[in-house]
Amino acid sequence: MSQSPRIAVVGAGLGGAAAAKLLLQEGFNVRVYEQAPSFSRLGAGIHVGPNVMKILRRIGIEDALNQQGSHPDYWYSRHWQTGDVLAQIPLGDYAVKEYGASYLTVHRGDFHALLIEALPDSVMAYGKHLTKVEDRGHVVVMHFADGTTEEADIVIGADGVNSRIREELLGPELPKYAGYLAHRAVFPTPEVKAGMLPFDACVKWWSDDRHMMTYFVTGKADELYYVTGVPVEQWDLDDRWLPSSKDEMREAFSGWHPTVQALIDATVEVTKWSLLERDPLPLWSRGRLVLLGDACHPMKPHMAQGAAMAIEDGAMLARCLKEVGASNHELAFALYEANRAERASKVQRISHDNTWLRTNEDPSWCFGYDVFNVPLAEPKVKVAA
Ligand SMILES: Cc1cc2nc3c(=O)[nH]c(=O)nc-3n(C[C@H](O)[C@H](O)[C@H](O)COP(=O)(O)OP(=O)(O)OC[C@H]3O[C@@H](n4cnc5c(N)ncnc54)[C@H](O)[C@@H]3O)c2cc1C
Repeated sequence: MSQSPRIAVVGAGLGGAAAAKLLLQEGFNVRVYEQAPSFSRLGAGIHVGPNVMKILRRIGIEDALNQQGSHPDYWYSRHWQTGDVLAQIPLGDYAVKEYGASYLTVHRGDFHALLIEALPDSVMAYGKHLTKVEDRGHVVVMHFADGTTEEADIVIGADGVNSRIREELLGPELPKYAGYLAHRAVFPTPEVKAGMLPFDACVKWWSDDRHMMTYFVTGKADELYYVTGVPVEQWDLDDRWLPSSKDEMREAFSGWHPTVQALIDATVEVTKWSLLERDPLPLWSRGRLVLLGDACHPMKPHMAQGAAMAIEDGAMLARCLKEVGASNHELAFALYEANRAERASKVQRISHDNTWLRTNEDPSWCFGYDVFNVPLAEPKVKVAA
């Protein structure tokens, strides 16, 4: 391997973009290959916890994201029909005091754009759909759908739930459909009729078999978002998402609280997404290939920590490569996995079990496993050389 190993990051989602930036900050020679020709502001929101905000501080975009996002004081669980509070989780100042950074909700397109802007254009290669990856021992050769090939010394698979690189490591296997779909819609707040939003926006509405989560996705509170969990037995795994409609929403949430009806009425465009998960992988790397984020541990969104785990992975991987040296990549990957696998698997499992956290009236559901106290990406577990 040369003095300056070439690190390829395949996939520029939240995990890949963060990893690329953190690797650049550690002085590595990085190139990012993304299949999309460009990114657009897709209609979805995201929770960002203090664990992620502390990593974004290192990247240099914490303040900008704090400006963009909304900072709810509480996350409420409410009864689907009466609106009664079932549980109330303190966020706002509490999160800052307890965990050293804020908890916010934001448009994921705005969050992603900040991460992409933090990367120099020169490291980005768009329109590069990886079709095949060959670890030849001394080098990795990547093949792209446009007929080109590129070489790298290390390839990081940040290519999401249907990862081509995971397939190369472990063989073909589809993620499991979790039996739920999630409707997602972002729309201007004024569209919700005056008086129909009597509560704070950050609310999870619950019935016995489904839920709807709502929150603002901008600091100005001028855009609202909802995301649902609705049981649907079958899903064609070829489609990750499909268009939905107000009528479908009305049917799924018939008889729900007037606030929920107002949100559905105000919907401009709504999509429905399959919720996918996967059992923990037996290995995260082999040779010169390594995985992070959904490529490795996709999970149900019920701890709002999937992207958080992807970003934590990137931070730890960059630290391990720095500590051990990229030329000693197999040891660096072992150190990375040793420091990440237990935490990521635990969050995966709790995300699965938390599907019906409504029944847990103790607000510590979120904090019981101290997920926001990220070990700041310092490798703690050591691996013998
Ligand atoms: C309904 C829902 C709500 C969620 N809410 C939250 C939340 O509030 N908080 C949270 O932390 N997480 C949340 N998540 C989880 C989060 O969205 C994912 O965990 C996160 O996006 C994973 O990031 P990633 O970078 O690993 O993968 P992705 O975001 O999937 O990015 C993968 C990238 O790789 C590219 N790619 C794929 N294949 C190839 C290829 N062959 N060649 C080149 N490029 C390729 C893709 O185009 C994409 O840009 C939610 C998920 C869902 C479904």
